[in-house]
Amino acid sequence: MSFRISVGGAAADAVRSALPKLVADRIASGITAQDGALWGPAAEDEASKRLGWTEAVAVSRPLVGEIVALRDDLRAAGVDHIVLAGMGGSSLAPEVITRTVGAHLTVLDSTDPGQVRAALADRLATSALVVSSKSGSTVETDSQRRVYEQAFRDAGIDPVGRIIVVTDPGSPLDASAREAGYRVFNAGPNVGGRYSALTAFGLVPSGLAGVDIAEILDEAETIELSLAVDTDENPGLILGAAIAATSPRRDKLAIVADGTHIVGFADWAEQLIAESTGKEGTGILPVVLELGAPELAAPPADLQVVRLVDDAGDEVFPHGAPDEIRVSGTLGAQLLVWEYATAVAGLLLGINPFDQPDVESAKIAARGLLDQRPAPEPAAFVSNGIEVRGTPDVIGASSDLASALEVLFEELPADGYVSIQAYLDRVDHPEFAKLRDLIAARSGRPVTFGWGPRFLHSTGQFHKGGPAVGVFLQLTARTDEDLEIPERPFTFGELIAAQASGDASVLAAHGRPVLTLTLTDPATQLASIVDALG
Ligand SMILES: O=P(O)(O)OC[C@H]1O[C@H](O)[C@H](O)[C@@H](O)[C@@H]1O
Repeated sequence: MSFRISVGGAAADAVRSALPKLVADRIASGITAQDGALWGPAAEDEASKRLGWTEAVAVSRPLVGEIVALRDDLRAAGVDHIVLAGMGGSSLAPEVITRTVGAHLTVLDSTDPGQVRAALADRLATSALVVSSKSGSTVETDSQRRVYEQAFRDAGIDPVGRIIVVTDPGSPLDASAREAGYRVFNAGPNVGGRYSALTAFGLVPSGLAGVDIAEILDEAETIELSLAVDTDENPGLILGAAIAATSPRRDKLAIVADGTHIVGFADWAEQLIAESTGKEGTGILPVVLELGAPELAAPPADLQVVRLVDDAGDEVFPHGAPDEIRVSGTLGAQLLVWEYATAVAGLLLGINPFDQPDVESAKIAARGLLDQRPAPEPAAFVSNGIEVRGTPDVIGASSDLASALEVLFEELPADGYVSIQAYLDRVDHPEFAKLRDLIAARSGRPVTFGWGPRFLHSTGQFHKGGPAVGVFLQLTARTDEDLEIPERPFTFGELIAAQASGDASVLAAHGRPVLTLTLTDPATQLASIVDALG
């Protein structure tokens, strides 16, 4: 079986209550027929243009041969390393696909100068860069492309043979890439970024990195029919109801890898669910957890747990099932089932799951800072070399790092969450992720951890558009070694700093508590933060 699901407890009640109407209203066949009216009149225009993912398997088939041929050409030219420049929906699917099969792909979804510099220094002479952007105007991706073009030229390598572009037809990148002579793959504009896993966006980088992409499409194809039919066995309807129809609603969804062969699926699902549902003051907050996370020992009442297991069994409502959702299956099937389930969840929540109205606000704030270059706001205080800033509610009452953290957690409402946002080099400093479990144990509430600016294209929409119950801990770094962005008036260091403070200002404008810790030596200062947590 390519996909299995079992549900117990509140999720089982949710499925029993919501499923009959979803079947009677022919939601599954409606989604498959790309009926944009399903989400109501306000969403109809956008939804009608964003349902192309339901036919992605068939549309993408002809790409397989082209991608394999290009891979062979690149290998023949000595290329043995694929780097992907792309954000959010344009990088998370290739990341999970390549990690799952063990193919090597460097995912450069960062503007951290150290991380970009390290990628450039890694086998440049035998690297090819895939530049993936639907809109063709994402500043991170554009900056990464510029710096690679320059590096190739400086190394005497013609970028034309080493840069491959994936973009929507007619985007600014489509035009400039064709003019530059790059190999361009277009994907259908009727698929939004976060639903693009089975289009050129998921397939080109993965296929070039060596994945058998025909197999991923085969896996998805085996579940297509089950997803399209209006029956009470439809896994997309069951999963959508299980995550969105609990009563009272469990609006936080812990996603835990617990025996699955799929590596990193939760990060992909996080952006799909958070950006699709977190708007108009509602939404489902994905919380990516590892086994052993404090939240799993005694899940809070508003946290629904879904486990990605090896085999979820062949009964949807197994007798005596724990109060959880369990899913198993092939990667291709999982990708398509979760896309359907998210569209169904959007319907149950009464929102448009195809727009991202609050992502733009952080981009505008960052752009404003880069244009105006205001003098940096002085730190409220410095603790062990860590500069501490924050919203007045957090900073006004604190005098040291420990009290600032304490005040931040005191601001947590009973149904709140903590968001840790680490604008750091995630390759060099993966150890910062351990703060998640520590803060979950300390705060007693669900905690999300995101690397900046990557999370801005994932949970960033939820932070601003979802329920206003988050408190935010930003970690930034002061860099000594910056990196120019060719023909841009700002550097990578200035860009990442503007992205962090731009997002902080938007969160503050939404009335959310923000604590920003600027590290001058990340390698040693993590210990000070851990100490301050007590
Ligand atoms: O593919 P791009 O146009 O560069 O967009 C990359 C990402 O940007 C924004 O954050 C969107 O909200 C995401 O859905 C998208 O995946």
